[in-house]
Amino acid sequence: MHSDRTAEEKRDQKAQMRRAFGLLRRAALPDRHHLGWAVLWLACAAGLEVIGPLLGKRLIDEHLLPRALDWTTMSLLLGGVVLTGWAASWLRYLQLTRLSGLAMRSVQRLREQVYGHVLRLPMAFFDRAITGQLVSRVTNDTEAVKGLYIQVLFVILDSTIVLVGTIAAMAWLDWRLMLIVVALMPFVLLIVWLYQRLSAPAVTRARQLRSDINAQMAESIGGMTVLQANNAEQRFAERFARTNADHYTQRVAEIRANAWLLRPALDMLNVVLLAAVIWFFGQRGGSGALNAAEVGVLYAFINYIARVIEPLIQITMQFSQLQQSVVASARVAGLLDEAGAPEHGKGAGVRKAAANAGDGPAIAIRHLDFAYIDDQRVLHDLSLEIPQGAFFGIVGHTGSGKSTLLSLLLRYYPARHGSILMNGVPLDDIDIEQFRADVGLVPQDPFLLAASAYENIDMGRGLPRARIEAAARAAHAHDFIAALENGYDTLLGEGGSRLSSGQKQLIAIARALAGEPRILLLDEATSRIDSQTEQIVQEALNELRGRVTIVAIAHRLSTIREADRIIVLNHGRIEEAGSHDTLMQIEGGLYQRLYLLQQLAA
Ligand SMILES: Nc1ncnc2c1ncn2[C@@H]1O[C@H](COP(=O)(O)OP(=O)(O)OP(=O)(O)O)[C@@H](O)[C@H]1O
Repeated sequence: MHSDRTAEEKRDQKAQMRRAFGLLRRAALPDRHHLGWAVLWLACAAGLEVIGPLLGKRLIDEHLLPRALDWTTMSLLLGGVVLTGWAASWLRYLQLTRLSGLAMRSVQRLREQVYGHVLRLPMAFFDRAITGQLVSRVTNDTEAVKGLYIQVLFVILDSTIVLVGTIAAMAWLDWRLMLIVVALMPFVLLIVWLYQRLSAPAVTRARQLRSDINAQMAESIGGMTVLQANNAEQRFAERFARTNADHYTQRVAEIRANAWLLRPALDMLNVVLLAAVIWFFGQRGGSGALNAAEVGVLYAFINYIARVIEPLIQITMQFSQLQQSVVASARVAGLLDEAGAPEHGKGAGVRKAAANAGDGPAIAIRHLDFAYIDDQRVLHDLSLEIPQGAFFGIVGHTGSGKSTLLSLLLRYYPARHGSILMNGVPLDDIDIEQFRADVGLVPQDPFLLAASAYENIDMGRGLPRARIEAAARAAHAHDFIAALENGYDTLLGEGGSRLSSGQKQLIAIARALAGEPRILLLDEATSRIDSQTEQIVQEALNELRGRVTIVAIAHRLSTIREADRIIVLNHGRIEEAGSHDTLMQIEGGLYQRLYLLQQLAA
C-alpha cells in the first residue's frame, strides 16, 4: 500500500518534471539560439577559470622557484592569470544578462499565453476555479518558471561546468590529491542538506505567513466598510501585527540556521580541506622541505578548493527551490492544458454564419435540457419562440433556472439536449464575434472597471464618442455622467465606487446598448435599484421596443409588467406564459401569487 503510494508519487513527480521542462522548452523556443550561445560561453568562462591557476602554477614552478627569471614569459604568464580571471567574469556577466533577458522574455510570453488562454476558457471552468489561485497562476507561477531558468541554467549548469572542469584539472595535476578533495566533498552536501532540513520548517512557515499578510491586507481593504462600521480597526491591526511578528520570528530562525550552522561548518570544511592537502604534501616531502616542483601544484590546489566548494553549495541549495519551481510550472502547464471553449476552437472559423443570415424568430428554443452536474437537471424540455423585436420577461422562484437559461442563450454553456436558434441559425453555427456583437447583456452585477465612464461604456471596443453618448442617453445615464467633474472622462473608482448602485446599472445598460445589439438580455438589472431608477430603466426598455428583441429576467415584476409575454419558470419547466393581464387571470397561478406577494410586501 505504502510502496504503491510512493511509486505513484514518483510517477507524479516525473510527470510534473516533464510538464515543467516541456513548458520551459516551449517558452524559450523563439530564443533558442541565445540559449545555445549562452551555454557555450558559460563553458568557456568555466574553462578560463580553470586555466588561471594552471598558469599560476607554471609561473611558480618554472620561473619563481628555479629563479629562472625570464621576464617576458613571466609577464605573459602573470598577464594570463589576470586576463583569464577577468575574461571569465566578463563572459559570465555577459551570459547572465543574456540569459536573464531570455528568462524574462519567456515569462512575458508565457504570461500572455496563460492570460489569453484563461480568457478563452469555457464558463464551466470558472464555476470550479478559485479566483485567487487563478490570479496566482498568471502572476506568481509564471514567475516561478523564471526560477527554473535561473536555477537550472545559471546556477546548476554553471556550477556543474565549473565543478567538472576543476576536478579534471586537479586530476591532471595530481590525481591522489584530487581524490582527497573529492573524498571530502560529500561533507559539503551533508552540511547543506542538514541546513535545509533545519531551516525548511521556518522557510515554509515564513512563506505561508507572507501569503497570510497579503490575504489579510486584501480582505481588510475589500471589507473596509464593514470593518469600520463594526469598529474593528484595532482588532484587525492587532491580528496583522501578530502575523507580522510571527513572520519576523521565522525569518530570524532561518537566518540563524544560516549563521550558526551553514557558514561556520562550510568554512570549517574549507580549512579541513586545506589542512588535508597541506598535510598530504608534508607527508610526501618526508622530513625535509617540500619538493620544490610541487609548490605550484599546492598553489593551484589551494585555488581550486574554493572553486569546488562554492558550486557544490550552490547546486545543493538550488534543489529545494527547483522543486518549488517545477511544481509551479507544472500548475501553469496544467492550466494551459485545460480545453478552451469550443467556439474558440479551430473549427469556429469554418462555420462562419452570421446571426442575421437566416430567417425566423429572433430566438427559438427547442426541447432544451440542461444540467451543470450530471443527473441534476436544471432545465427540462424547454421550448419557446421569441419573435423579432419582442419584449419577453422571465420570472420564477429563486433557483427555477432563469439565469441558467440566459447563460445558455449567451453560449456560456453548451446545451445538453435540444437546440437554440437565432434567426433560424443554431447558436453553435454562428461566428462567435458576430454573435457577441449581436447580443448585448446587462448582468445582475454591473461589473465596472476602475476606469473612466467612457471606458466603462466602451469596454475596449474603440467605439466613437458620439455612439457612447447616444447609448448613455438611451440608457438615461447621460445626465449624471455629464454632471461629473470631468464628464465622460471622470474616473469611476474601483468597481465604480463613485457611483450609486442605480447609476452603475444604468452604465451597464449604456454599455450593452453602445454595441447596438439586435438582442438585449437583462439579468435582474433592476434588483438593486430604487423604484425611481427602475422607472428610468422601464422607459429605456420601452424606447427600444420593436427595434431590439429584449429578454429580461426580473425579480421585480413591475419591470416586466409591460412585456409582450412573460414566461414563468418553475423548477426548470415553463409553468405559465402570457401577458401580465392574461397571467393575472389564472386564479391561484404562480405568476398571480408572486405578483400579489410582491404587492403585499410593497
Ligand atoms: N454554476 C453552477 N454550477 C452548478 N449548479 C448551478 C450553477 N449555477 C446554478 N446552479 C444551480 O442551478 C439551479 C438554477 O439556478 P439559476 O441561477 O439558474 O436560478 P435562478 O432562477 O436564476 O435563481 P435566482 O433568482 O436566485 O437568480 C439552482 O439549483 C442552482 O443551484
